[in-house]
Amino acid sequence: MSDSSPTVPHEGGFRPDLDISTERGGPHYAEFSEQVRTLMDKARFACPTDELAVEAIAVLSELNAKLDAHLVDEWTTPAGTRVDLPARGNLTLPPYEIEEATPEGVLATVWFRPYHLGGNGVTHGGQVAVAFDDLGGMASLVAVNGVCRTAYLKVNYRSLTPLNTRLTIRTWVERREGRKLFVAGTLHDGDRLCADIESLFIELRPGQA
Ligand SMILES: CCCCCCCCCCCCCCCC(=O)SCCNC(=O)CCNC(=O)[C@H](O)C(C)(C)COP(=O)(O)OP(=O)(O)OC[C@H]1O[C@@H](n2cnc3c(N)ncnc32)[C@H](O)[C@@H]1OP(=O)(O)O
Repeated sequence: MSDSSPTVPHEGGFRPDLDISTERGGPHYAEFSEQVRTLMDKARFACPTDELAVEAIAVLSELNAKLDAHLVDEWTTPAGTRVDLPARGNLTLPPYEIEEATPEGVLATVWFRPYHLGGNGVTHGGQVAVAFDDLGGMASLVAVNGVCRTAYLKVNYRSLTPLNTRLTIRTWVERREGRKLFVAGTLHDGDRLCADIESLFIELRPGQA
């Protein structure tokens, strides 16, 4: 569906429950996601001949037309709800695997792929921020058992973040003042600190978008 009208009842901008799944999209959805991520890696680095570009346009147009017949709304799509897949199957996020998610904080392994290139062989800073935003949001959500939105997110880039390397990312609620959750986080390559954050997440009121 191209509009945002929900087919599943929800409150405000979020689901009333998380509606997580390991089956939505079918048994090959993981491989489908992986192939799409691989396509993005190739697209980032390929310099196709014009002949190959024309061939790729034909193949991709045909595939996009087939997928058009199977679009669902954001409340129903597997992307973002498949907790068995990296980053819950959400292709717009850097892939990560959760090691631990408790009210004390989130510990995950994240890796940035070739398509997350910033420049000179390392990760784009915006991609690092995306990882922190999602996992800071998750730390807030688990701490208050409710959805929160980012009010601000300051990233301190302490050293270069490599691509294609399994990195350790931690996020936790450092302090809470009513609906305000001050969330800290770190990203490490082994012992080396790549980045850390200072952020504020606001717990949404019931029905708030
Ligand atoms: C294992 C488990 C599996 C789980 C599996 C699912 C996991 C699933 C995880 C998903 C994780 C996704 C995480 C993505 C998170 C986004 O990316 S959200 C998108 C980015 N954020 C936005 O678009 C937010 C846009 N802004 C807004 O909507 C509104 O400004 C906000 C942030 C909701 C706040 O509005 P409000 O609720 O009306 O609150 P308001 O009264 O303005 O402010 C409340 C307090 O915060 C303060 N405040 C608000 N903004 C600021 C600011 N920028 N600076 C300083 N103070 C501020 C106010 O001054 C006020 O303070 P007090 O006066 O109470 O002391």
